[in-house]
Amino acid sequence: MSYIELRNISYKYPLSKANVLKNISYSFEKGNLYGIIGSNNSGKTTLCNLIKGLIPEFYEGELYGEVLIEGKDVRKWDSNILATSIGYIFQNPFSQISGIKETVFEEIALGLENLGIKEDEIIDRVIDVIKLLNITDLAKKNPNELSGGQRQRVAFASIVAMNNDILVIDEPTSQLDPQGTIEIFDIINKLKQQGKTIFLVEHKIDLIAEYADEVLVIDEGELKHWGKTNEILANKDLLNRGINLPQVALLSHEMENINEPFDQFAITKAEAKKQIAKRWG
Ligand SMILES: Nc1ncnc2c1ncn2[C@@H]1O[C@H](COP(=O)(O)OP(=O)(O)OP(=O)(O)O)[C@@H](O)[C@H]1O
Repeated sequence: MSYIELRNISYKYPLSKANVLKNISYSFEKGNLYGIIGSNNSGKTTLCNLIKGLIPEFYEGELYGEVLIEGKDVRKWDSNILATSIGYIFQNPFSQISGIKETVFEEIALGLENLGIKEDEIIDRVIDVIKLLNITDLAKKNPNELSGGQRQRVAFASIVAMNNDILVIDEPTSQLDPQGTIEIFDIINKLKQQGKTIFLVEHKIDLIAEYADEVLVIDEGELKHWGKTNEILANKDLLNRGINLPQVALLSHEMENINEPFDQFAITKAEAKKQIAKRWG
């Protein structure tokens, strides 16, 4: 049995004219990181809403097919259990901060308070998360006075504190500079190492190449390519769908064009370095 399974999913928002997701089926294994890519408006966020259970619960509309978690339809899961199993980090960190707490520490504790966890345990968990995410310097600050990048890290901390098994992360770096982006991917990597199952929407394709185990390519609501990251991100068809290939994959194709292909097609810097060292010592 798959950990999470989409079976023949089609979905239309209440106000949309046509289906936004079209006949999508896929099986997801526990502990993997799935990169979800596609051009704008292709349906990536809608797919996240579906996995999170916000569809049909929150958005309503017409849903066909099934979303199964551990073999059970999400519509049959208790919504409280679902909420504690799946964490959702939104595209916009500003919509993730409650605005009602005076310090970052209290903000991170908020979700745990809502779960009715004892105060001592809350304090321990918040301290652990603050250390893990390296944000001790932010703990006493007012969340409303943080920069976009700082808010994004606090949004992550709030979700990490909840210790959800499944994380849906929608374009976490859209507001961040290169350093902030590295910091967020460092956190995502830590979560991956903890065995979380992660769904990640991200336009920065070099990062998907680096971190994803498998990739799903969505185009106009259809699942067009899927599978192992190094196979999918080597495919030049993605360029016709408005998706860039990783820089290293483009280099690997160039090497083929000049009849000097790498022994093994590379999509990450580490793989390219290995191939280059092998050839030129
Ligand atoms: N609440 C809604 N009601 C009606 N239509 C919606 C709603 N949310 C999204 N849509 C439509 O569904 C389609 C897919 O949107 P979605 O946000 O899932 O795409 P996306 O791939 O995440 O886009 P982006 O990369 O720009 O964030 C779009 O045509 C969008 O206009």
